Amino acid sequence: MAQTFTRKEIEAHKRDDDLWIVMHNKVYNLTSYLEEHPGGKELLQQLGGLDATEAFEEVGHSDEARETVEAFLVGEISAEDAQEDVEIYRPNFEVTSRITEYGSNNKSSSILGKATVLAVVLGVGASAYYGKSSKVLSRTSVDQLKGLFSLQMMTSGGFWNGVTTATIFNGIVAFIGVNKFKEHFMEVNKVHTKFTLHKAPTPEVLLPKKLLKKPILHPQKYRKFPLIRRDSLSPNVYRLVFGLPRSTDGLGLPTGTHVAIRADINGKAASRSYTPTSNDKDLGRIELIVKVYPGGLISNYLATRELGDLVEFRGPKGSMKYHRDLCKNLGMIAGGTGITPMFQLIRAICEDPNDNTKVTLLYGNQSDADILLRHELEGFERRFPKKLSVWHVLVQAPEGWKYGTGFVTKELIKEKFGAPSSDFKVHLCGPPGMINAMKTNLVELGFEAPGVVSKITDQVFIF
Ligand SMILES: Cc1cc2nc3c(=O)[nH]c(=O)nc-3n(C[C@H](O)[C@H](O)[C@H](O)COP(=O)(O)OP(=O)(O)OC[C@H]3O[C@@H](n4cnc5c(N)ncnc54)[C@H](O)[C@@H]3O)c2cc1C
Ligand code: HEM
Repeated sequence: MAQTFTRKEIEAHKRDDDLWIVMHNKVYNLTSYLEEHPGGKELLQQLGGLDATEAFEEVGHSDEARETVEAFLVGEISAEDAQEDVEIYRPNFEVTSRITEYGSNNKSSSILGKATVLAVVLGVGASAYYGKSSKVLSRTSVDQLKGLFSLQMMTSGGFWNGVTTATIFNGIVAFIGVNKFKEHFMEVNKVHTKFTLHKAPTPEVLLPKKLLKKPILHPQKYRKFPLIRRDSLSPNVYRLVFGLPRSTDGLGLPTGTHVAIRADINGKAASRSYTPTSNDKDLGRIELIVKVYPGGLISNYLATRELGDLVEFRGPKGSMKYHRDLCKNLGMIAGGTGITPMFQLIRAICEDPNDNTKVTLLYGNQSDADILLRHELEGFERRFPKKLSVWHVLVQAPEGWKYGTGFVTKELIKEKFGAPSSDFKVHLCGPPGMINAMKTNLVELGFEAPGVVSKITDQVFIF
């Protein structure tokens, strides 16, 4: 029988050399895991002696992380102190079989098979109707069809006349239609098997929403997708496009959420977050803008992938699931690649005619060459001046620079965002040093301090 503890007893274990936490009414001793935790030791330190269930779940840990947890189990919370377990929404997209079938035509054949059966069934159904109502059609056209297929023998009977004629007619239509689709599916497979540098990615097919397949990513399980295109945008920035199994697959990433990418590097697993610049309207692909850091593990791994190499993704991750009523004014502070989650939101806001959120973006970089998605941001600002205003800040500004220089300061935030109010939220994403400085600035200006793990309801949300 597992040892039980009261919450009071757990509270005593909050030192670095003796750190326990509670999750789902179970007690874990994380002392030996502090330095190893991929999310950093600070978060665990802040939760030492406390219940970390919600924080752990908000992060969206992988299945591997959940398995690792069990290695640190020391007991359970006593019955009188046990809490009702936190309800967790975990979408379960069971689509793995499709993903393993890259380059195989089996899937298309099976779809073609199904389509043919469907066409025949529809044909017979329609014919039954037609058989009854053939009188409605002009006698001449029916006769012409009969003549055309030499069906004199078969067509000598009311209902069956119609059934036979229309089945053949529908069969021909279905055959042509199915072969058109066949071309399309073959094209998709071709894209996944034959990788040509800078070749256009998976062809896009816009289908009615109800025909779109379930999202292809899984929130806990990593799934592999091939690199199908790589563009070098500047010496250390790449646009990478990964192909989904079919051109009709949607990523299923709610606006505001991101993916995790994992790789085994020198025998150790590492994972990092990335916010695709593509969204659910861009079917069949995942597009990332990745900045390569000197010595950076995953960014260098990504930049050195060859076309066709498989990379592991999971998602959606993160508690920001944007909706247009989130707030009236959104202040964004981004540093470097921290622009990607902001860009995802900006794009969604600008492309939604019913979203009137006003976004003020403060975007910090070293030099103007480091500004990511500049062209796209300027385009949105020009087309939607009421929705978006961007203020760049550069450490090394070029001659004649019309925006700010140095760092994003408290004074600049005050000038651009104004006083905090209940309909004003702030989103932050950037290097840890910048985030910490911004947290301090915002709190000093009267904004609410962000929690250990950000929630969508927070006034200051950190990606
Ligand atoms: C929500 C979210 C979305 C993001 N979206 C994107 C995106 O779309 N595109 C993108 O490019 N990035 C994005 N990022 C950043 C991304 O997750 C990674 O942090 C980034 O790619 C760097 O990872 P890395 O493994 O290459 O570097 P790391 O190995 O984590 O290193 C980062 C930097 O620290 C330095 N460093 C590493 N170890 C040490 C050490 N021991 N001492 C001193 N310095 C060290 C490295 O040289 C490097 O410069 C996002 C981050 C978040 C949180
Ligand atoms: C025994 C407890 C824990 C284990 C074994 C664990 C394990 C892991 C692992 C393996 C990762 C890498 C990403 C993944 O695979 O999900 C990770 C990331 C992370 N963890 Fe934990 N974790 C634990 C507890 C917590 C708690 C209590 C928090 C509270 C906030 C936390 C916050 C994070 C964060 C913020 C990340 C980085 C998220 C990312 O960008 O992927 N972890 N953790």
